[in-house]
Amino acid sequence: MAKAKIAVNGYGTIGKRVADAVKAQDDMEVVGVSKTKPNYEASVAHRLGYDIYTLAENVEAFEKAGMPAAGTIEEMLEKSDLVVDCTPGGIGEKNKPMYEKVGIKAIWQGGESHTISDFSFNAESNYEQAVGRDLTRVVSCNTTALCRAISAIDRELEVNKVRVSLTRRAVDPNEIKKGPVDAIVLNPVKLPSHHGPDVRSVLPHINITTAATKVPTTLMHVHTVNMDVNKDCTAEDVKNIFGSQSRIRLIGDGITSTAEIIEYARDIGRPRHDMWELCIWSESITVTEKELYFFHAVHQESIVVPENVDAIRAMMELESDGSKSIEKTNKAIGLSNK
Ligand SMILES: NC(=O)C1=CN([C@@H]2O[C@H](COP(=O)(O)OP(=O)(O)OC[C@H]3O[C@@H](n4cnc5c(N)ncnc54)[C@H](OP(=O)(O)O)[C@@H]3O)[C@@H](O)[C@H]2O)C=CC1
Ligand SMILES: O=C(OP(=O)(O)O)[C@H](O)COP(=O)(O)O
Repeated sequence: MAKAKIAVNGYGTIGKRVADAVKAQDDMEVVGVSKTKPNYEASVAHRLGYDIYTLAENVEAFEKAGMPAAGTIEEMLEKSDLVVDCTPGGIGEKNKPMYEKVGIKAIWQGGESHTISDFSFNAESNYEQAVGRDLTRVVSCNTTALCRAISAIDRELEVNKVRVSLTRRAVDPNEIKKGPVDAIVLNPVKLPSHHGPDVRSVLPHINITTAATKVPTTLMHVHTVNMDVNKDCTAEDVKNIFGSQSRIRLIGDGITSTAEIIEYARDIGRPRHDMWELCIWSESITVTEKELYFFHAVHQESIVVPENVDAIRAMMELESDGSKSIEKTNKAIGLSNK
């Protein structure tokens, strides 16, 4: 079968990882990636062998910088079956008419609103509903984390209610112009943060409220989760449920911080220290009368990456069974939580 031809529009934190993950699969290939500036990231993309496309007005700047563009973004789209839009939040919306004009399937990220595609995706939660779709949004890192944990528990114990307090990393490690540097910011002040409604865009039957703050760190987000379920269970039952999920990693061995999780990712040789799995602290799992509590950490730069690959596979009808796609994606990128 011919490989699905994928364009990655926006080669930043998410786009560079999506491109590498697509490249690792045997049923899809990267046609090209796009950048607006011929900077160090473009230079690395060149070295990695990606064709770089850019805005028509920037083609000359790439030429001058000694990394000639392969063409314009529109030309990249013309050669592709599906575009993964990884541009900054809000730009994806502006790109939609261009995708419609070319008649290409499109995936957006969590920085765009649900209405951009009227369908929001998480592989563990609703893969089958994405099969054959033309437009999809992969929900944000925090929402992906919550969907993974909630779906796993909901299937076994029926979730009744979820309350989450999120401590969000301020910016990604390479961002030098944003903060906070010395503050805890209520983000937003009013409840709920966008994550609760976002979870409901994937799992509409879940009663969830979320509140979020931002703190001066770049590595990961941390959530304090409180969940009511309908069935009796023990902490051991919950650990077993989470332990059976390929994209959830139970954390122990003395790790009490995001810094140590990232060090662990480095030690096990993960590319760019990526931790694609949702990291749940095993010892934090506590159950009192059908009420669960636990802490988990989210590597914002990478958790949505395997989800994008699965969304492509569903939309391109390369695999109709979600669990088979998840297994295939995991294997190709080297995701093993053992
Ligand atoms: N970073 C994170 O933690 C997460 C982000 N997301 C979501 O993923 C999306 C992308 O975020 P992120 O990767 O962080 O963003 P980045 O700012 O890291 O990367 C954006 C990329 O888009 C390129 N770009 C900017 N404008 C255009 C344009 N008009 N056309 C084509 N390319 C353009 C930039 O190129 P150049 O630098 O050359 O201008 C850059 O390569 C957002 O929706 C975000 O909310 C989801 C989960 C986690
Ligand atoms: O998708 C993310 O977070 P979110 O789940 O809080 O929307 C990423 O961490 C990007 O968030 P940012 O908008 O703080 O850069």
